[in-house]
Amino acid sequence: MKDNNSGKSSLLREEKEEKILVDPYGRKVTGLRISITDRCNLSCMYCHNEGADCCSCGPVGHEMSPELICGIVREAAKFGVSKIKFSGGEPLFRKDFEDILACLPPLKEVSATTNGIMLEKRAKTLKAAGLDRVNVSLDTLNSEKYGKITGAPPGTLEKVIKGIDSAVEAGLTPVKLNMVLLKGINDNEIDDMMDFTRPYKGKVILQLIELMNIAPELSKYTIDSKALEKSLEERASEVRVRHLHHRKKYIINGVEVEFVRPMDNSEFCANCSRLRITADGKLKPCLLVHDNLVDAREAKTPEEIEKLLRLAVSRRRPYYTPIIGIEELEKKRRQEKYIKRSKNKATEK
Ligand SMILES: Nc1nc2c(ncn2[C@@H]2O[C@H](COP(=O)(O)OP(=O)(O)OP(=O)(O)O)[C@@H](O)[C@H]2O)c(=O)[nH]1
Ligand code: SF4
Ligand code: SF4
Repeated sequence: MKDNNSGKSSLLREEKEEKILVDPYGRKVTGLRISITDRCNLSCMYCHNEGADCCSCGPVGHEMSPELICGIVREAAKFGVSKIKFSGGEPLFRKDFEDILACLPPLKEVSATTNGIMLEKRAKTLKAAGLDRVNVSLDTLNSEKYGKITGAPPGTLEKVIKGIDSAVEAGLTPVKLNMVLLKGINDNEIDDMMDFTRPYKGKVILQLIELMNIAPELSKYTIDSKALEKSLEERASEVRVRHLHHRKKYIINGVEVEFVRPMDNSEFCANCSRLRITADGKLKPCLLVHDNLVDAREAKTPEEIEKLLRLAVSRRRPYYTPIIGIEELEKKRRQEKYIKRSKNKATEK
């Protein structure tokens, strides 16, 4: 009787465990970050193309069909994936973005990251089609600097600000303003950005982003993240920690400020819960790793998609890991020696 019961409960546990995607490092995958196009109308100096390893070919208009995108999301949702982030390039280049949104299964949250240029006209239709919120890139409030950072023509910054207002009006909230910090260019504008954010009364969040050092010529723009973190902490009336990447959120004079600090940050990677999908339909286990992608374009059935999702998840590993200290290394060596000796003794017997 007892045996039967314990067998039953372990099966139930197995069933439960099968319903989630967990990588070999115990990190649950609860979100997908899907690039729906590699086209963009800006050329930001820090752009990492969502980790697409296309430096040789450049963005060439790779795009998946709405059917493939929704097929992958539907399958992933069966395994507990509940948050979808659409990105690009610039996702609003897709005229059928609303169709993509409309064919998604029920989810906890659907968001998009956009440069905001085309947002004014689309905010309402995107909301109606099922988009919950947007992140808008806004590194500076100075038109000249905006042009320098993004390569945009004069007048673009004004369009982006109109786009932010329309997103707030349409209820695509909270709108997050993505500010990539660049030493000597915009790192003195954090307070101005907080002042810009405050009147939206919680409907807009300021998201400070550490520059990803993807090219040697960018290293001179890297800010001192630890010093910034310390000063944010000192100024905050409240500090919260998000589950995703263990990102910190600071409440400063009524403004919510989130700090995205991925570089050399093992805690960030240890709490990474998203699998990426590139514009050309490849499942990408990590933003910074380019040789372990899984091609999802050939998948014809839900079973095939499931198999590929499981394969991609099995290839996930944290990019930054804690450095093992000498003492720990010594301990590990001693343990390995002990195990080897015990094994030898056992075979001698
Ligand atoms: N290394 C690394 N950087 C990331 C990751 N996710 C986001 N980032 C960085 O954060 C930037 C902004 O991300 P967004 O596209 O706005 O989305 P998000 O802030 O990650 O997501 P939400 O807070 O849920 O809206 C990206 O361009 C990256 O520079 C990640 O998983 N790994
Ligand atoms: S808007 Fe985004 S995708 Fe376009 S160039 Fe800038 S960072 Fe890259
Ligand atoms: S493992 Fe780290 S670097 Fe890779 S995607 Fe996750 S958070 Fe980014």
